Amino acid sequence: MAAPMIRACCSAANARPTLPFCSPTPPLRPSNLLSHSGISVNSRRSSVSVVRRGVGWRGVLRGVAVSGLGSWALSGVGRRTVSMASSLGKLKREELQVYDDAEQLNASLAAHVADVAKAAIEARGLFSVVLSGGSLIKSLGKLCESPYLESIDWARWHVFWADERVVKKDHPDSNYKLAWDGLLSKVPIPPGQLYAINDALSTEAAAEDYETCIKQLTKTGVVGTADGYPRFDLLLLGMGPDGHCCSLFPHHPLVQVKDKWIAPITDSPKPPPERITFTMPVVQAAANITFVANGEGKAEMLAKIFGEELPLGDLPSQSARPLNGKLIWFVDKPAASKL
Ligand SMILES: O=C1O[C@H](COP(=O)(O)O)[C@@H](O)[C@H](O)[C@H]1O
Repeated sequence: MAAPMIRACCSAANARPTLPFCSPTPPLRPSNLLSHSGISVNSRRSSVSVVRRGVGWRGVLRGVAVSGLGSWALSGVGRRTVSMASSLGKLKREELQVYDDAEQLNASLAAHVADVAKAAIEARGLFSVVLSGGSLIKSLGKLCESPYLESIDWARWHVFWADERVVKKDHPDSNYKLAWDGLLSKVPIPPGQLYAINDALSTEAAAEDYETCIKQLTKTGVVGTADGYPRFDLLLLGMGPDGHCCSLFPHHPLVQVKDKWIAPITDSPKPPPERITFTMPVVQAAANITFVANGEGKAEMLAKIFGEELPLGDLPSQSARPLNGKLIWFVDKPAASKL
């Protein structure tokens, strides 16, 4: 389905915009979508068996990765987080799940996302989830299939973007379009709960506008807060072969920014150059961060990320972890081949 037309979004100049912000007009829905009936997610059994089929680093996570999820998924809600840690220590191998192939990885990822969503909805009545662009969206494809299509409480999802290219929403480079085509057009999330950027603005203004939008949503409780930053229930991140995540690139000064939630970037090393991105403290304030990395092209970088801790800024994907929450890396065997 084509991306829907977008109505005008709030702008930073309009200090008190009406909710919802930055969201598309109601798109046409596929007629075969099952309406959600409030059935609780029943993914625990399937997710555990899927994890068992995965390689699981040193077997640590086999069969246990998902079972305790409800208790930790929102473990830090309302608690203090530090604004940006200077030293985080080495990433732990138990934060890594290795799967034989994409099929198994995607199955386990869908179960994981469904469980985090369920825990968030039980705790807060809604689920704030943040998407990235790139290969991640394809990996989330099983969420549009049975049993998740029917069992997930999609009406309670609120969807954001960790980074976005400043292009029109129907442009092939748009992360919104990628997510719409691959996931969002196939599930019944209310259109007013998809918080896309205002693509009519300049890069600078779009970043400000998105920050204003999120600030307003922290006031209404759609997004939590922690120590002056928004605290999303789940960030779903990809990693570029250069180690970037969101649009935070290695050695770029933007990685050090602390006084903004959303930052503009006009010289992205990866095209297109004009983007907006979550800043690192916002990433680190999340309750859950789930990375997905597939393929041999990510192998060298993954080995670095799970190697010695590097200074903040050298490898954003290494620093992108919750200071008070849960990190999991879902990777396939080729990506893990140099670990
Ligand atoms: O440019 C971007 O790239 C990263 C990584 O993409 P991948 O295709 O290598 O997985 C993505 O996470 C980010 O959102 C996107 O803007």
